[in-house]
Amino acid sequence: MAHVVILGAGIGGVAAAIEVRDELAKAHQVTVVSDIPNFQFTPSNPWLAVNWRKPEELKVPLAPVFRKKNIGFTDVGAKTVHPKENRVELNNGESLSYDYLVIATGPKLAFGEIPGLGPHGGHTHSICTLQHAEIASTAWEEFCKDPGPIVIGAAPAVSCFGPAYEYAMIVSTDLRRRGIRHKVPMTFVTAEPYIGHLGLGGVGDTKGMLESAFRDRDIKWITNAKTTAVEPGLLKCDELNDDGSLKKSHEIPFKFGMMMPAFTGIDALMGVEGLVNPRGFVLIDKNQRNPTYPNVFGVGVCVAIPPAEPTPVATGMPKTGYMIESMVTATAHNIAALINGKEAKEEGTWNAVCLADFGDRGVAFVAQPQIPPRNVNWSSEGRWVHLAKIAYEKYFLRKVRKGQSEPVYERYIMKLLGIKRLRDAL
Ligand SMILES: Cc1cc2nc3c(=O)[nH]c(=O)nc-3n(C[C@H](O)[C@H](O)[C@H](O)COP(=O)(O)OP(=O)(O)OC[C@H]3O[C@@H](n4cnc5c(N)ncnc54)[C@H](O)[C@@H]3O)c2cc1C
Repeated sequence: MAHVVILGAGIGGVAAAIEVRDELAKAHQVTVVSDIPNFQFTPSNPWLAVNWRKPEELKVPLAPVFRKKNIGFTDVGAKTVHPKENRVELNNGESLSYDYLVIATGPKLAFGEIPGLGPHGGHTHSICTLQHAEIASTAWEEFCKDPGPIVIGAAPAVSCFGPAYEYAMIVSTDLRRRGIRHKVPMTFVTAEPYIGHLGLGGVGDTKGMLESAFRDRDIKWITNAKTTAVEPGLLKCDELNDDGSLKKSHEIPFKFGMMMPAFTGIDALMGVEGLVNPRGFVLIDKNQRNPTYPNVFGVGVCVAIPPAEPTPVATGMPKTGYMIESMVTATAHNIAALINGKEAKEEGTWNAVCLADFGDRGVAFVAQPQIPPRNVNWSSEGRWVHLAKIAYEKYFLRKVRKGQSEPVYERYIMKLLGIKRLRDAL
């Protein structure tokens, strides 16, 4: 009998637990270790931060879901991973031994890399976790009573740019609906070399589309921006030239700010030799396995992926839903194969597929593969993206509540995008 332990219960971890369980015979044991009792649907955080959602709508208590599926569950959290001993040390002092470990712990948010960044002791908000978005939502109501300038964007070494764009557009839409958009100068400050780069070298015409969306919404921007410090009501950044030299230093006053931070791996992984890179991201091969410890797999934001291309200010490559889903399916099949005495041959499809919501419309893009030149390089804009994103949220949360292993992107979103691409081509 084998014991598979899944670390983390976010988009990757919950899907991995259910898919691994469905792949294995009953005699094998599956246990999930999280540090919180709920699944939280991160992609809806930008809506929560402007009070278009309530926190309870985006959470699913996991104990009953996993009980029904015969999956063990603890929310005490992992303190350290000991891959040489096939053991996870938990925060309560106990240890869990495993035959196979799937690491799906997402990111640690590296606010500390820039003085004054972030919601804990800093001066900018965050939408990266449900709790941060909840704090931002309270501050948002206060801000709207007495509005002023807004700064939104992405710090150096960020890999997750999509939510910064979404949040800027959603904030603009919300302000318009409240009739106070004219009182709010907005600036988007990003490490990307151009608007729409997204850590991917752009996809199709994301540059043109997102610049045009910013122009339509009167949002100014600064690219190649190295944010250096945030003081109360003031963001400091150096704008670089393409050769990396200083173009201009800016001091941007703001009354409400949200900056995406860089990510690292979580503390429980940091410094574990052979398992992670210097920033704590899990090293994996094409089959999602760690080369030093081949019974350890990594899925989701916690895995190490090189940047798409060098940029004047460091940027990372995003890891989004479709890619995570395909990493999970490959991992589940490979673990089942190994347990059944076969080879682990399955590979994830590292493609970027994204629905970026603007609150009323949105931009969708498909990059296959992630690094250019690509076989598919497609982007499209319209109201249908906003509706597709709502459907994705409802469908994903329902899938988690029911403990289903159905891959949402593979079954639905890729088909929807396929139809749209065909229509665009006609
Ligand atoms: C605001 C935002 C919006 C996004 N929107 C989209 C989108 O619309 N579409 C898209 O495709 N992608 C989106 N992404 C990117 C990506 O899909 C998400 O970040 C996704 O949540 C990543 O899934 P994950 O499982 O890798 O990590 P997470 O969902 O972050 O899950 C990690 C889990 O590990 C747990 N954990 C952490 N430390 C420990 C520990 N020590 N012990 C045990 N458990 C631990 C955490 O509590 C968490 O539950 C978005 C990202 C952000 C930040």
